[in-house]
Amino acid sequence: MRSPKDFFAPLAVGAPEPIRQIPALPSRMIHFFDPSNEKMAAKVPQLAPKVDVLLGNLEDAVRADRKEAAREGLVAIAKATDFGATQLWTRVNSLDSPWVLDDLITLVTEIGDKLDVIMVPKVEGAQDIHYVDRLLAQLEARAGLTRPLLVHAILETASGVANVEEIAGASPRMQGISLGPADLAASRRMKTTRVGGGHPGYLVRTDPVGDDLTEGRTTYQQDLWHYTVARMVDACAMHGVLPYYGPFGDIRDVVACEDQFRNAFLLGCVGAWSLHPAQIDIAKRVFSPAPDEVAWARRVIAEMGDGTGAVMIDGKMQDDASVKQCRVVAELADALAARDPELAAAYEEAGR
Ligand SMILES: CC(=O)SCCNC(=O)CCNC(=O)[C@H](O)C(C)(C)COP(=O)(O)OP(=O)(O)OC[C@H]1O[C@@H](n2cnc3c(N)ncnc32)[C@H](O)[C@@H]1OP(=O)(O)O
Ligand SMILES: O=CC(=O)O
Ligand SMILES: [Mg+2]
Repeated sequence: MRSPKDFFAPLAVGAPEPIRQIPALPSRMIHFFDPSNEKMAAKVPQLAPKVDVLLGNLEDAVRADRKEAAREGLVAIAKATDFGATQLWTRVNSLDSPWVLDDLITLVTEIGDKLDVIMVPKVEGAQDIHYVDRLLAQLEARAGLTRPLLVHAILETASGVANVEEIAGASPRMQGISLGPADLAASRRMKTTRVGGGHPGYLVRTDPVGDDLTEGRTTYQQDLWHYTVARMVDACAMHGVLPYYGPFGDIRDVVACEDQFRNAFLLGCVGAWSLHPAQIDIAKRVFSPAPDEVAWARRVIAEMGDGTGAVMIDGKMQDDASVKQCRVVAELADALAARDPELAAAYEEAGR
């Protein structure tokens, strides 16, 4: 085992120096597209300025007989497109699949300078990240890359959840973790058949009134993903990497999608996946703090001076802890406003 002192040393001679801090770039929506699907691929240039992250997906949802076409399609798109400030990510096939080795060799060699993050599915423990870490270092060295590729793990196996803290801290390349509710449900043998979201059968019910067990008892649907998202957020925060909600498969149900995304945002996630163009604006809206919240946060920060002590603002007590929360909101708003002039104007207006 390497010494902890070597954590930030390159894993191959000639590989770029690992980074020490994950950049807090906007990543409100990670927009998935299948590079082997001509219609989707044709939309990439027009989608690029509208999303924070474009992700060329090579794994699930790409048919087995289209895997090579998807890989080649992503190489062609990456070479032909100027993505501006939008990040380009990929999701490679799982580590036990017959495609992943060629995915990694081809993508790092051909478009390693264009790619920002490699999403690794079905991660079970730190050993999976260590494998990818070393291989990427070797490939980066061979390709002469000067900037290290970052790694994003999908939390979608029961053992991945059990090991989420060690996964988050497995490498300086770890950029973030996404919840993968579909595979996770299967791995846990949950009795659902959906891609994320809730289930009407997962509920709590008010107590009976008198002897009647059926009438007048309100039920409340519960969030199947609360425990996992909260655990993932803690693991990520502990290791300085970013947490994300993953896919919401009911594309038509834009209302429940927004609810699921907002729950994740409030619990600490910075973004979610968009599987269809209809989900892009939902993620943008939800993962950008609301202008009135930003105005409030900035006001608390201003009134709290050096950030210590207690003051009353509009009847509410503020102190060292609440000003820290306000800084989280204000810093996120500043980072997003720097990229999004419309949002900057909305924040400015709300502060008047
Ligand atoms: C559990 C997991 O692993 S989730 C992650 C893996 N899954 C994915 O990546 C799914 C990605 N999305 C998709 O495959 C598709 O959006 C589907 C299958 C869900 C729906 O596709 P369609 O039935 O074609 O949707 P729809 O007819 O509404 O599409 C409208 C247009 O948007 C395009 N479009 C749909 N999804 C996308 C996308 N993700 N990116 C770009 N364009 C898209 C369609 O090609 C279509 O184009 P057209 O107007 O030129 O015909
Ligand atoms: O890959 C995502 C999932 O939900 O499974
Ligand atoms: Mg999955």
